[in-house]
Amino acid sequence: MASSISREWVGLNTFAPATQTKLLELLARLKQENVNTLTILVMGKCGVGKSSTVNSIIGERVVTISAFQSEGLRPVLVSRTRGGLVLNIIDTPGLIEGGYINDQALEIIKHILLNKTIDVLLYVDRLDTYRVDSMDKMVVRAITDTLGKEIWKKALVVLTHAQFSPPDGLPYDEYFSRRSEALLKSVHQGARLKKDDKQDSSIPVVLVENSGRCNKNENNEKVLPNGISWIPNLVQTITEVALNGCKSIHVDKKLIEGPNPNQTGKMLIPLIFALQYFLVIKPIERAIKKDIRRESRPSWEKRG
Ligand SMILES: Nc1nc2c(ncn2[C@@H]2O[C@H](COP(=O)(O)OP(=O)(O)OP(=O)(O)O)[C@@H](O)[C@H]2O)c(=O)[nH]1
Repeated sequence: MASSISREWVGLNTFAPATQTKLLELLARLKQENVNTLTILVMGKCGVGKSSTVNSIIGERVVTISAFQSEGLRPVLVSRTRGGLVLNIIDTPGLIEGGYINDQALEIIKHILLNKTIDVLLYVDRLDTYRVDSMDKMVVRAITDTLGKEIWKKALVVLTHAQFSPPDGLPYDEYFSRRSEALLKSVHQGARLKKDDKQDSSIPVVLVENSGRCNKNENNEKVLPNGISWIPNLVQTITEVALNGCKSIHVDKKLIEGPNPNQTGKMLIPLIFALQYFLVIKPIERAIKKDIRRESRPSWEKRG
């Protein structure tokens, strides 16, 4: 993985002063709650704006972005320090390739995440996509199979391309809520969350506009069509998820490999032998003994 030693988070100084103030307050809140390291994992389909979102949060162009299919499968770890807090962001390659889950990318991601603790998952998709389809569920399932269902208690959905005009004259907030609802439904289905899981993990949805042409308010902060200053809003939601009381996800071998099928097989061997003994060998033995007893009787006795 391309990684960098934790550097001072200077990119924060590039934000509008009002945004900086809000971000520093949020960092202070995390520190107050004894959070010294915050590790954010960024996942989603290809080309949805994962790397751009990482760059937007850091305030530097730390990850290469491309309008076309990305060439590498490398996850990238970006690490920055500010006010005694280390912020790690792990950007991952897109999980769908030609309509299928990219198993190679998934294996590389698993390898990279081993022994790391994920505090927050950003599940990235686009606001300006009207439909959810089976691919959405496939990606969510792949994430769930890799990191376990509990990861969704530490997740938020990020919708990029948020400076977008909804079709058919739909009001922005109504379109946003419909898109969120549809996507969350497919997350719940893909992750096979049960009713209780759903109540425990109401996944927040946050809007992001990574374009350099994002509108700004009178304080020079980047704002969405609904007037929300999105960078502090995103970091605030990340902070809330980090502090939501649910356990961060420690990625160990057991978690990513799942139950060892060979081990399960080994445990079944004595049971199979026992069943074979009582259901097959014993009845055969009994039948043979019976035959022998019958054969050893005199022929006049057998006829009778
Ligand atoms: N207008 C607009 N364009 C965006 C936004 N986010 C990303 N893009 C563009 O979408 C394209 C893909 O962005 P990336 O950040 O590389 O997407 P990705 O999900 O990291 O892509 P992969 O690594 O290939 O999976 C680039 O051309 C970005 O400039 C956004 O919020 N608004």
